[in-house]
Amino acid sequence: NPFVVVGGLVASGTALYSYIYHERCNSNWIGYNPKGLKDDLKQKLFGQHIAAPVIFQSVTGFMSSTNSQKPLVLSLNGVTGTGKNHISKIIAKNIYRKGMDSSFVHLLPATKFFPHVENLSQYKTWLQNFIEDNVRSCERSLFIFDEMDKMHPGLIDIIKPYLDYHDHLGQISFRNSIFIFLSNSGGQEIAQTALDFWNAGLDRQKITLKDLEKSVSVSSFNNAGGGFYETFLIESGLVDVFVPFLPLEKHHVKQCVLAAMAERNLEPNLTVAEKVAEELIYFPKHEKLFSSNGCKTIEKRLPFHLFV
Ligand SMILES: Nc1ncnc2c1ncn2[C@@H]1O[C@H](COP(=O)(O)OP(=O)(O)OP(=O)(O)O)[C@@H](O)[C@H]1O
Repeated sequence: NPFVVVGGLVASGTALYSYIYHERCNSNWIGYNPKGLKDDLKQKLFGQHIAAPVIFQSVTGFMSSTNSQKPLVLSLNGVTGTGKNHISKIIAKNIYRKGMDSSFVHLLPATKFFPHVENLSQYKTWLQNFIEDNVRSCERSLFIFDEMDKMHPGLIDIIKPYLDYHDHLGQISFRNSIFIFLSNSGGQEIAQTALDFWNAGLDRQKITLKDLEKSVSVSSFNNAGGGFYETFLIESGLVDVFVPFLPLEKHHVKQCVLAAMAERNLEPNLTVAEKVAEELIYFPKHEKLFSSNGCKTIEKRLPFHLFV
């Protein structure tokens, strides 16, 4: 029967298509490309001489280990538009073949996913099931929690057990998963340190991780009226690596504009880059040193300068 033959061919064609293109939790779809990460950090991340090596070392260490005792937990901190989401996407791209489109990568912005405090108990149940179900189906899952400083304490408490040293939690092992927390916590303090260096006539490149770790010390957060995430960050011991993001200066903004042009396959145009950078607002009020929104609004502004 020709229909059976054709039907069979279609069915096996579909199965083959699904076999080839359907993402699975295996080494065909998930791996680690250290060279890719290193190159991307070098070429696509501007003004973050501290974050770049810290991220490279921690991700490489974790991904190379065959015997990790707990998930990798990174806290990316800094003022807005300095590259925290950007770098998370770069990490995803160098681990998952489908990058952010992978079904094993989960981006959860607090205000979008958990907007109403009156729904807290539903959110808690949902989040618990979400994390467990996803790690059950793929141990090498990546969770990116955005706006951690706006996350309800009850939800942070829900995440905590998954970050700790456990053989298994309810038959599921979290030891190969990655949790990245993004927040503006400590951003102002990090910016103040960068400003202090500038005022002292010191090169920004000389700022070290140690200088910035003080930005998220207990006393600094207490003075700034730190929230639940800050306390969790300092006291829980569950965050493996604190990654500070420096505020971006005008010349970094220009680099972002040129990168955005390259992304659109346009010839780099320094005049356009300068115009876009000139338009932005800079802080502090007198020094006007750092871009208030980092490189965040560039994508939207660029078209106004391209087609004039
Ligand atoms: N340091 C950087 N190097 C290169 N590009 C950057 C950098 N910072 C920001 N960008 C560009 O600006 C866009 C917005 O930045 P991103 O979303 O990463 O900021 P963020 O730090 O996550 O901000 P927020 O705290 O508001 O979430 C990025 O998609 C990227 O194109």
